[in-house]
Amino acid sequence: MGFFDFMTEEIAIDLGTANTLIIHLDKVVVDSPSIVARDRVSGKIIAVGREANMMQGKTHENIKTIRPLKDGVIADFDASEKMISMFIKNIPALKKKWFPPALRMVICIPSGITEVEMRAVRESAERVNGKEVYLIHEPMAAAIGIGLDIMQPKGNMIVDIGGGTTEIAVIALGGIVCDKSVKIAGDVFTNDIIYYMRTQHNLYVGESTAEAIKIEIGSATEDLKSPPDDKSIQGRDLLTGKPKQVHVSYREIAKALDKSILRVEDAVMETLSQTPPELAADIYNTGIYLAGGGSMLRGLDRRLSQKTDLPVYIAEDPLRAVVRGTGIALKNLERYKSILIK
Ligand SMILES: Nc1ncnc2c1ncn2[C@@H]1O[C@H](COP(=O)(O)OP(=O)(O)OP(=O)(O)O)[C@@H](O)[C@H]1O
Repeated sequence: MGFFDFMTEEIAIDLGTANTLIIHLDKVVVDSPSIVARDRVSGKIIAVGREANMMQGKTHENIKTIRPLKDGVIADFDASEKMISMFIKNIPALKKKWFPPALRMVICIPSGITEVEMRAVRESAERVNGKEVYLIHEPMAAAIGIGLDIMQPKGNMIVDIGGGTTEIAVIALGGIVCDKSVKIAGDVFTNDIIYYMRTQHNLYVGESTAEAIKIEIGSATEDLKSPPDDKSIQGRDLLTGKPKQVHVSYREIAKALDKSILRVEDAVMETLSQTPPELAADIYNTGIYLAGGGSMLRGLDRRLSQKTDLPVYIAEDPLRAVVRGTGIALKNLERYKSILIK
């Protein structure tokens, strides 16, 4: 180990549409919504992450909250760079340093991003002192994080249901054999709930409320084995303009989400039908692995299992599977050299 190695810090980043996570020294040190709040007048970023998230839907005309990544792509380069840089600067162990340390980084990127976006991510990383920057595709990182041995000549299917995209991939011998990315994931589920409340209950609810409904009583099926209690929801009555409250059951939310879940199912079926027979035989034995926050929707695993006639497993701590895998790749650069994009 040379002197410069001693000075280098290593971090793994999962740059997600909904959440950004960072691992440093084997610990998750950042786990924050991918949101920034910007002052419209000065153009300055005034908050990122959790703090900016709390402002969402409650801003006045001088403050705007932005989600720099949308639909699994980078919608605002400048804001996403500032967000990454602020997250890194706030890592406690790095904050204490006299000067910003050189960074060796592995960054996980959605598999749908273009060459130009990839270059932008890399350049952003270099500007925050990234001296050695590797990129890794999301399904690979998810598979490693789930604990699959992706270098084996054996097929595995991963379905990562994030905020902006659902990424379905069949991986074997350290490569993605076939994949599909659809823009139906957690954000769409949330919007389905907003639409449902508006059309069925004349109730106008914001994004944060709709997301809370999804997490507390959301379901992919109308017959759950252990159903959650009904939830009371406050919002604005569309007709009278007054604040009001309604009670909603998980069955209603299942109805609201049904169309979108069907599209996820279809994408899984389509990917299965494109899988080479030898790998399909492997998947028949191993089943399908789910990761990403959206995989926690009640009954989704069972529904996918019924549709595909395959066993479906949800990753342990699905919101962190990707960053965990990115962290493992960072610690084993040599082993994962062939799948990292330099
Ligand atoms: N318990 C839950 N039930 C249903 N959905 C959930 C739950 N917890 C989180 N989510 C949803 O998961 C999504 C975020 O997942 P995740 O952090 O894996 O996405 P991401 O990696 O940021 O997005 P992408 O993969 O599209 O870049 C959000 O839409 C969130 O509402």
